[in-house]
Amino acid sequence: MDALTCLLTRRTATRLVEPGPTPDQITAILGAATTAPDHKMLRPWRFVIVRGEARTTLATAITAAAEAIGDLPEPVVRKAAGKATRSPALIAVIAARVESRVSVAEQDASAAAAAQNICLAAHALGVASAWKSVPLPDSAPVRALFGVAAGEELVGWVELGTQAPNVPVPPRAAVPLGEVAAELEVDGSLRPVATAAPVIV
Ligand SMILES: Cc1cc2nc3c(=O)[nH]c(=O)nc-3n(C[C@H](O)[C@H](O)[C@H](O)COP(=O)(O)O)c2cc1C
Repeated sequence: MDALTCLLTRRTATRLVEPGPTPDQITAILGAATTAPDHKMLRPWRFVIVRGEARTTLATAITAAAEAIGDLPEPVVRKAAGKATRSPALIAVIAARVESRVSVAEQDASAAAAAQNICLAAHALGVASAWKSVPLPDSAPVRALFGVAAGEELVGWVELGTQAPNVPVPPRAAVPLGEVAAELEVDGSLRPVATAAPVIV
């Protein structure tokens, strides 16, 4: 698959089943994550792989976090914990901010780019992915499990596996470029881009 096709055809998986990524695929995906644009090469990101039985350990931490809130209905707690095991594997992305003149916003942007690289590298390898918010990301049990230090934040996690063949991925409408992109004219005005977005295969 060429790079542009990879970008245009990546979709968020609607249901992930086995097989999950192989160890070699995870290594390649992590390698791609580390090529995210990175101002001053600060490496303001870390990654934690969760797969196999360790997913249950994660589910237990989420349950502890949800129960600590005190008044969540049991189905809500169960649903939050179930997110840990709904894919064969996941990679959590942590914004590991560094003391620097580079702003936190730029460092977090690099971490987000790393997460997108994970999704794209997975797609290039034939592995389906879904970038999801981490349940209860600010809770002590979840932060401790991922080793999130003070000043660090969980950007999200990317679930990895195989798209279930019987669960459709709804079509994605092309975004009219004129609504989101403009070109600066010499007179200082912004002219909306008129050309159509590339066809999404
Ligand atoms: C930071 C971040 C967190 C997200 N969290 C969730 C989530 O918790 N649940 C969800 O259904 N989609 C979540 N999404 C959106 C999906 O990853 C996906 O981008 C969206 O469903 C559009 O699908 P597409 O990628 O196929 O265009 C999140 C996206 C981002 C960037």
